[in-house]
Amino acid sequence: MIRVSVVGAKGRMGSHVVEAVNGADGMQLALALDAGDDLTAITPENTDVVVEFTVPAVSLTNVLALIAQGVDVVVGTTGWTEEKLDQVRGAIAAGPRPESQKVFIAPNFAISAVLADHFATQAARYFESVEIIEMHHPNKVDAPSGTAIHTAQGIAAARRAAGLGPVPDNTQTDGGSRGQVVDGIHVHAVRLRGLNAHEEVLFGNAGEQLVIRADSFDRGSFMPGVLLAVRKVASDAPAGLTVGLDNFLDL
Ligand SMILES: NC(=O)c1ccc[n+]([C@@H]2O[C@H](COP(=O)([O-])OP(=O)(O)OC[C@H]3O[C@@H](n4cnc5c(N)ncnc54)[C@H](O)[C@@H]3O)[C@@H](O)[C@H]2O)c1
Ligand SMILES: O=C(O)C1=N[C@H](C(=O)O)CCC1
Repeated sequence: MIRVSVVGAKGRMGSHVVEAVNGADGMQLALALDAGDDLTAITPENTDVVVEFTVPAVSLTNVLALIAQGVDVVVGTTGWTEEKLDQVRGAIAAGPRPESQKVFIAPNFAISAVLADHFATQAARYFESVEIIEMHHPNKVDAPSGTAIHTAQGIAAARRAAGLGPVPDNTQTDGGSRGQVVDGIHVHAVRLRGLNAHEEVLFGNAGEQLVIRADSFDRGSFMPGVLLAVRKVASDAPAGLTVGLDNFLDL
């Protein structure tokens, strides 16, 4: 039985995780904590894996505390930068279980989004132009989405490896309409009532276009990925920091 504690348990995602863990074979809910609760209640004696879905402003602090407490963590919260990831690596090395500690972070747990990201990285070297449009519910606090940042970084790395230069763009005036540039890729964020989580990657060459699109219509779409990550972290996931559900999908 994998004992799972949830941090951010009252949130939109955390409450779905509590429900998913309660309904999952081979898992039992240990602690369900939210803002104001004492994180030190989570220990290796009561928890095998913690699932953390909070807010970008607090997630790093929570993860560092959980590493210091010696428990493995699956993180869905966004807002990760290379600097923050380095702090996690450093905390694992300095923590109580440097050889066996596992921290897994996924920008997106939906299979459609993970595959779209993977296909976009594969397509990237064949196209001169590329832009990303991410579309989410208006309660989302961060823009652009963690998924779009991850997709942009993957595309940018693939373009660099293929020796492609910057995307063509002769914009002379821009009041913000061209979006945020992430690693050389323009990312546009839409916030619209009725939406949940959606991403389009637009690739262009002279006379042709490829659109790769993923839609999460419901937060239930993230739960199979969360449960897969919990099972992998509780079994054969590598020690250390792993980023991205693609690592567990045999792609
Ligand atoms: N990886 C994915 O597949 C995926 C999917 C959806 C959302 N997200 C991300 O997950 C995060 C949470 O999204 P949400 O829609 O559930 O947000 P939310 O605002 O509904 O929930 C956040 C919860 O965290 C709690 N919280 C805040 N500070 C805390 C603290 N210090 N300790 C414990 N709990 C604390 C809040 O009280 C709230 O209940 C966001 O970063 C979002 O982008 C990721
Ligand atoms: O609803 C959110 O917030 C989501 N956040 C993640 C992101 O920023 O990429 C994943 C999709 C849903």
